[in-house]
Amino acid sequence: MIELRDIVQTYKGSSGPVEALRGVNLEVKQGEVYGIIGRSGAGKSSLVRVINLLNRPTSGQVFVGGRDLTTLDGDALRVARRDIGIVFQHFNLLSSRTVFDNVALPLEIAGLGQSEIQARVEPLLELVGLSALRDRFPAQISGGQKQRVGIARALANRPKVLLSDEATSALDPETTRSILGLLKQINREFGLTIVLITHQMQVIKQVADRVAVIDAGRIVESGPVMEVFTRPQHATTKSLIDEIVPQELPESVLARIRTLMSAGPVGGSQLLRLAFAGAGSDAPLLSDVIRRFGIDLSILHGQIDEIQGQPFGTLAVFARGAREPLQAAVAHLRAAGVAVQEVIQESASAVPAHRELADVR
Ligand SMILES: Nc1ncnc2c1ncn2[C@@H]1O[C@H](COP(=O)(O)OP(=O)(O)OP(=O)(O)O)[C@@H](O)[C@H]1O
Repeated sequence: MIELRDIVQTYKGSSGPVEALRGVNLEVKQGEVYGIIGRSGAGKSSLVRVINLLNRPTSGQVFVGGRDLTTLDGDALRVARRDIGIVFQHFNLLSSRTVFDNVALPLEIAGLGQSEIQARVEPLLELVGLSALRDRFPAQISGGQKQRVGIARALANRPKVLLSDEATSALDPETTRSILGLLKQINREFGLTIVLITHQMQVIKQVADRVAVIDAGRIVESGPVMEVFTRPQHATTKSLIDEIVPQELPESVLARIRTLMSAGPVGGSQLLRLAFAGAGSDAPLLSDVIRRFGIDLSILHGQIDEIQGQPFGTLAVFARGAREPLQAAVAHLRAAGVAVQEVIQESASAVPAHRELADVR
């Protein structure tokens, strides 16, 4: 549905050219929710503005629905842009217009008659849950309600693609959840392709099917959300995931490892970091390996979260037993789809420093 080919965006900065996008290639499929995440200054806004050609890229091509937008200008570009709705962080509502009239605005611009506008706007207000507030002005509604107006307005021209540029960044966590729930509902009900730009992994976690991580103007990692969350490769991805599933072991846990180690070696002992993903994490895997291989497992630390209804999480486990059954247990866990990282502990003094443990994946 969307394809970006070799997009370069260079701005004229006060102290020389600024390369905001350095050769971005991206493909968003019809009907998916595609998240683009990055830190401040990574190039997210530049990227989203390129998709609807609010910014013309310095070089590269932008295909939306099979058409290269960079070949269009004037009226042809304006008409093509109607296929691309956009929702902004600060809502961008007109304060002098009511909720109804804000949603109606793009339809007025497109030249629709009053009765047609009425017929389009009312179901949209119903969809976003604002029918009762149709005559209020932006100053008389909450931030979450303003964003609902923004979403209804973005859908008014029945776009094929919806871009969300940090749409929830100005909202509290609960309102964020409800707005993301609404976007997901729209995606499911209408099969609308959604591209979400965000700096929050929570947003990606809750609604995206696939994710691309942007860093210094380049896509450094991309893939299905579950895959990227469980096997992040790039340092930026790791640190962004760290915000929702902390990777560091607390000092109290490290102290417990030292105590366990000082009890003296019984065969082999290992600190394992297990990353679970998907339906398999419901299975009684740990009790199964304990029974099957006759080893001891102590859960030291863990966090199980959920990505789109699927369990996802990590456990730090201290494993003790004879060396061979331990290795067999690790192999068994891996065969069951658990990503296992091992840190072999020879003695208490070998307990790695805090940060090193955090990097174990
Ligand atoms: N009009 C401009 N002129 C010059 N430099 C710009 C311009 N717009 C953006 N930049 C620079 O391009 C780089 C990418 O900016 P961009 O706004 O795309 O990043 P971002 O990821 O959206 O950041 P944020 O989350 O802080 O909005 C930054 O270094 C920024 O300073």
